[in-house]
Amino acid sequence: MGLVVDFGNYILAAVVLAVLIRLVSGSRKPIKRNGERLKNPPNTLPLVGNGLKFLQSRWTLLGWFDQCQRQFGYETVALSVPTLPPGVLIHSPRNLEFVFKNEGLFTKGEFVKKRSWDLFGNGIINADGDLWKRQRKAGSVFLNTANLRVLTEVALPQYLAESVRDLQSSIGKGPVDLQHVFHEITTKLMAKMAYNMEMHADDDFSQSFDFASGATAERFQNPLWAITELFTGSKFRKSIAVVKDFGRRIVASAVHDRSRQKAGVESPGSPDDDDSKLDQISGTLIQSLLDAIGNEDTVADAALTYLSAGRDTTGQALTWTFYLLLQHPSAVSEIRREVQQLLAQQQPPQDDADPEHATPNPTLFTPLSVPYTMAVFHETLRLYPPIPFEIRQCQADTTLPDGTFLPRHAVLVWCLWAMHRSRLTWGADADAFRPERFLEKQQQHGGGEGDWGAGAKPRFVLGKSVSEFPVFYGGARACLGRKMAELIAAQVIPVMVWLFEFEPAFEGERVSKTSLTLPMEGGLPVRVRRRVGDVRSN
Ligand code: HEM
Repeated sequence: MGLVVDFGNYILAAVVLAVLIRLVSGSRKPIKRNGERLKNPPNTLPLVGNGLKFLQSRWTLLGWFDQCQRQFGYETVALSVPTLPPGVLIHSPRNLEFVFKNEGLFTKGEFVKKRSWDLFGNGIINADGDLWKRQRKAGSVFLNTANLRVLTEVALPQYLAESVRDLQSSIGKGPVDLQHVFHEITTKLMAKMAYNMEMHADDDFSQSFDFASGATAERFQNPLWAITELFTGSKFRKSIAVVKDFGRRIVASAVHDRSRQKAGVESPGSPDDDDSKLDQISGTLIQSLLDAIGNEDTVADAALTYLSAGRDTTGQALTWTFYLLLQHPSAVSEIRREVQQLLAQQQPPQDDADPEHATPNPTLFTPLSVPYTMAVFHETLRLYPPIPFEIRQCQADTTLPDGTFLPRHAVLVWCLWAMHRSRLTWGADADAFRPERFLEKQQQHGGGEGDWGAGAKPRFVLGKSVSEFPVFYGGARACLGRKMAELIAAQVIPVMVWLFEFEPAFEGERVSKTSLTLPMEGGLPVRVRRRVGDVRSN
């Protein structure tokens, strides 16, 4: 809630100013569908529209969006905030599919760019046209199959093993923040592979980025942010300075690496050993960005944007996964059963090893080999989407498939948090954690046991279109890192669940703090125990 609460002193002034602006600017034409005015969402007020609602904490706002989808189903409703262009809130997958197919018509526009400019500048999230294309191409080079193999065979096992060692040494001591553990893994991975740098989750940069992301997200909730930041923005400005400085350091380090390579300074070691394999691909992203974009400031923006896209989303998705696993012990048992079956197939038990406690080889776990784990991960992404809202702005007059006419500059919002809870799309149990919705039975001879019954092995199936389950976005700008995120989840979840028992060291519900993504406020404090007992009985 952070700054949103601090804004309290300014709310009254903001409302008065908003009313004045509304009076001075006169009434705008309402958005219509087939000639009829759109309905207003709950709590819409005269003059200020939904402006006050948007000043509330992000968690309250997510609940309100959910209430809207419950009340209106797939119907498009009006959103109005003084001083802003007219807006709509869409719920229907058909409308969203239209948006994904018409990328040029629905861009981030001035509305988004103005607010996220300080943090992302010309980074891929803000870029359009040729600059976007070049950054996307550089990202595709970074995320190619060979690099992803080094990710799963070398880098991730190494960083995962370091975190496992840290967790083992925390046993019997105080609580550990699992959110920090997962951010440490994704931070090290992205820093090394993308930029050939060492970074950690609690670096100054990471903390400043976290703060700046929260303050940037607040700009989307507070229509008078440009004024309120004159009074409350000093920490934000300092954070941005730290972030930008770090961006310049990433570029300087890449330029240095490049000149060393030109001078023929090779890293020692055989090209086949793990460290060399990792060194060879390290920095692929930043080097491709340098090749693709001449301007070093833009390269720095691009680098910081990729870092946020890859590191925060995946670390947070893992955190919410373990939050849900803490509440669903049967899912934990099912993951362990899946691991046990794989270990039984792949590793002949060694006499001197205790198979229940040996660290399994993480490379055994791939999205294909652990369908139940993938179902848990996607069920978490459904209930806790790392990017919970999307906003686009119309670049020309257009009509949505449901007949809603949108004038140029209209703002279009969809809330993944709410759409992922729609009973129309997901059925009556849309609110429940039920990974099985992503599994289908697959007959095979001599399959495993568990809830799937003898002879049947589950297969992970998404079963929904990207516009029904837009967690990774859709169309030409769909997430580039989906595969990377799934590969990380496929290793991290089984290894952690196999080795440890986690107990909550908190009470009540965990919520998200305001951010461009979905960080857990206060982290996920847990007590860690070494796992004991026979997996078949727990
Ligand atoms: C669970 C993890 C992830 C989720 C839920 C996720 C989700 C998304 C979403 C919703 C977008 C669209 C954002 C927007 O433009 O408003 C996006 C874009 C993007 N994601 Fe991911 N992402 C994840 C992991 C990753 C990873 C690991 C990377 C790797 C670097 C990555 C790279 C990108 C990039 C580069 C874009 C911009 C694509 C473009 O504009 O062309 N993401 N992601």
